[in-house]
Amino acid sequence: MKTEQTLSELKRRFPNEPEYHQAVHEVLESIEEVYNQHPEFEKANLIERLCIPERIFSFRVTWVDDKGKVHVNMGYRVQHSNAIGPYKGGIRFHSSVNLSILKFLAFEQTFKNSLTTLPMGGGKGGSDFNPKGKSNAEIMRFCQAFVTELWNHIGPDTDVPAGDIGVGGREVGFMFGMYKKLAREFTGTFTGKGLTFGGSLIRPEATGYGNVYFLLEMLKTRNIDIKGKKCLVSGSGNVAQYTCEKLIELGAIPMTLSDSDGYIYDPEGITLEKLEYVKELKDLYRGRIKEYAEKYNCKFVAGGRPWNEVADIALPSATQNELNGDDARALTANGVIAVSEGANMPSTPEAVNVFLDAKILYAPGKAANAGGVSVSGLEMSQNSGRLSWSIEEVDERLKVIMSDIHENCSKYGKDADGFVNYVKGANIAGFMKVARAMMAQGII
Ligand SMILES: NC(=O)C1=CN([C@@H]2O[C@H](COP(=O)(O)OP(=O)(O)OC[C@H]3O[C@@H](n4cnc5c(N)ncnc54)[C@H](OP(=O)(O)O)[C@@H]3O)[C@@H](O)[C@H]2O)C=CC1
Ligand SMILES: O=C(O)CCC(=O)C(=O)O
Repeated sequence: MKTEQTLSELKRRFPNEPEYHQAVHEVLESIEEVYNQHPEFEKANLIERLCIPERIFSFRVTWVDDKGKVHVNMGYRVQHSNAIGPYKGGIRFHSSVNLSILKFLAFEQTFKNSLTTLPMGGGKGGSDFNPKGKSNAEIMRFCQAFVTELWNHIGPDTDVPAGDIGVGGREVGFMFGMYKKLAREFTGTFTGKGLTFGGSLIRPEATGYGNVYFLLEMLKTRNIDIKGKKCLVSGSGNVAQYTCEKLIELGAIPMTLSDSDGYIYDPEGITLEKLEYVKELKDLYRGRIKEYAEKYNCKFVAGGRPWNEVADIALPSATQNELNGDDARALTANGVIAVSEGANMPSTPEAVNVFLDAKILYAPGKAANAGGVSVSGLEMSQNSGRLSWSIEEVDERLKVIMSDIHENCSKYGKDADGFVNYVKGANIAGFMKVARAMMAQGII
């Protein structure tokens, strides 16, 4: 397998899908050498079978707004790979959603889920529906219309969706409700459900907490204490909020949050009390992060991203390609010691190279943000066993999983000089498990 040749063939067959090409490129570059040590992989054309999703559903979603106007959106589910378990991955509602974005996310999810140590394949879905400014009733009708199209293709042992950007507990509840009615069964077909109907404790917290647990493992390798470290966090949704919560609990100081309008910089640090305000602002009132700056009298940079601020640690937690080469150079020039990704593919390839060249601690999303889907996996186990585990039990399992992922990435990513390239490590470790499963299951 030659990366450039494989990629150019994929680009020819699937043009105009830049995010998908970007994600595939990174993985192929990492695994090329290991892949080529296994002629049986090439004989089975593993690479093409792994890069191209097994199945993609696309459908029209028709719904009616509060004024009676009829709207049409596109809906998708990309079932990328079920080599190691049922397809598993979130649903995204955002106006930018298209097949390129969902194919990149489903591809990444396959390797991420492989890293979790749990038996889950990779998938992702979503819609170009824009939830901003919609009433609760409109969100419910949209979710119901979306699931009416999708329900027949998902199930507890087939494909288990969850949340992602624009999809949280409220939306999962509405989708699960409709699924249950259509399928006439009560099973763990969605994760991220409410606690009263099969949801797992710690699932809302898991991606943010898990990212900080991974960061702690990285810091440990250089004997660095997280206490007192200044942190830049982007986003202000689920992942950003619980990343801040865990940082504060451990004595670190988150200074920034953002949304698509800009970022706030709080020189005194975001406290637990201020974070409660953010949760209410974002999850209840669906407000803008700018309002934080007005309330706490601090800086708001319209249209900006926080990467030019001086800090020790950066945790990008908003969206893909939100941190470019210039941002990465600004961070390293300002002395950043670690970057741990809560979002999926938030750093551009140029930014990733800057971090690797600077030999800082850099964790790619597929490793660092795997805590969310891991606790989803634990929710699936609890659902199928009709069980409910305590906070302590789930949190402990999450810590063990993040530590195992760190160990596995280190094993496959350690360079001759001792530097751990977590990108290489995550990609090779994730790939090898899926590859072995595919080889064992024949040509399908
Ligand atoms: N939820 C989970 O469990 C997991 C999520 N992730 C990833 O983490 C990231 C954040 O997801 P999550 O917190 O769940 O989503 P939320 O919808 O809860 O929050 C998303 C946040 O990112 C901001 N954002 C979204 N798109 C853009 C954009 N184009 N430019 C700037 N800001 C943007 C949003 O601002 P605004 O309100 O203005 O849109 C919001 O603050 C995503 O990359 C997701 O794929 C990864 C693993 C698991
Ligand atoms: O919990 C899940 O199944 C999905 C999480 C997710 O979408 C992700 O890891 O990016």
